[in-house]
Amino acid sequence: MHINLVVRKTFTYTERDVALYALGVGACLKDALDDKELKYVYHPDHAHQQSIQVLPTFAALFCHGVSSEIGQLPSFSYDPRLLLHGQQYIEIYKPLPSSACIQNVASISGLHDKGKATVLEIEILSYERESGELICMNRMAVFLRGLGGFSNSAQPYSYSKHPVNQTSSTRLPKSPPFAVFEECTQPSQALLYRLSGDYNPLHSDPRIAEIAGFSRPILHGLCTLGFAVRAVIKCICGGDQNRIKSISARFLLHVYPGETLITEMWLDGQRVLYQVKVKERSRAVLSGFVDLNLLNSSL
Ligand SMILES: CCC/C=C/C(=O)SCCNC(=O)CCNC(=O)[C@H](O)C(C)(C)COP(=O)([O-])OP(=O)([O-])OC[C@H]1O[C@@H](n2cnc3c(N)ncnc32)[C@H](O)[C@@H]1OP(=O)([O-])[O-]
Repeated sequence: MHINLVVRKTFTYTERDVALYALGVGACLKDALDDKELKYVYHPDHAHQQSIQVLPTFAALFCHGVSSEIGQLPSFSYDPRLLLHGQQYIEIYKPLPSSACIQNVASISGLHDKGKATVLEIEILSYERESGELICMNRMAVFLRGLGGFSNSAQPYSYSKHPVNQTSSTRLPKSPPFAVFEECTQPSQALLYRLSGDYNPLHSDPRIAEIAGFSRPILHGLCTLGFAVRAVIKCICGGDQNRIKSISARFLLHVYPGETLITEMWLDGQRVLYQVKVKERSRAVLSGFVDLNLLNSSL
């Protein structure tokens, strides 16, 4: 069965949004002089048309607005306070410009009855409006707690129009990681990250967080992902963000702002397998893989 539903929406951003996002995912958090990260928040030569660089995970912001419009349709009525971000898959086709007007085209790419929950997958194709060029693709899986059990439990409903290996959970090697990067998030991290466009009160309002089952507001999944991919860029890509070709992530457990993230990375050819753990609770919170462009790629 194909669920034929398409939402189109434009997203315009400037260098200020790019810098604010970078700060939200921890760029220069440890060191404001970091020469591998300052380029995401500042460029000395702005007057000469030079511009700041864009983290590849900025592409995930193109989902804002489009996904909530799809999720608000009557056939998917659910309690938005119980929604959790389950997975994210991003393909980058060219380096993201430092400012642009993006035309997003979103459609439902998967729907799965998990009994206690429904997993809704939304695919967003993003075109640069001026050139018409496709610059990236996002596929997000939203875990709708309390909305499952709508199909025969002996044969639960499951529809997907993409290969499952792009988003399923990642099997990590038993060997010690190739690289490990540790970084502490700030207690105000979610309050800063939300200014990039995800204003869900789960991340800022203690009362809503409690209704959702958490002792306090939790960090946006995409913020944790931003920290993880920055770790890969720093430790594996020598600081070159344009080596990131695609990113796959599964959110395993919530993160509280202020917790310490430990990103472990393993190399498998052009693929980096990674896992993020919260140091204070010794729990894995995120895992997935990042595929890299070859060093001599034309990017
Ligand atoms: C969206 C925009 C708004 C943003 C909000 C945020 O940032 S929120 C902050 C960021 N997000 C977070 O903090 C969320 C962190 N993650 C969690 O809290 C938990 O992983 C969970 C509640 C999502 C699921 O836990 P659980 O114990 O209830 O689940 P289980 O292990 O019993 O499996 C049941 C079935 O579901 C499958 N499945 C499992 N996990 C996922 C997944 N992630 N994804 C997709 N599917 C998943 C699993 O394969 C199984 O299917 P199968 O194999 O039977 O066909």
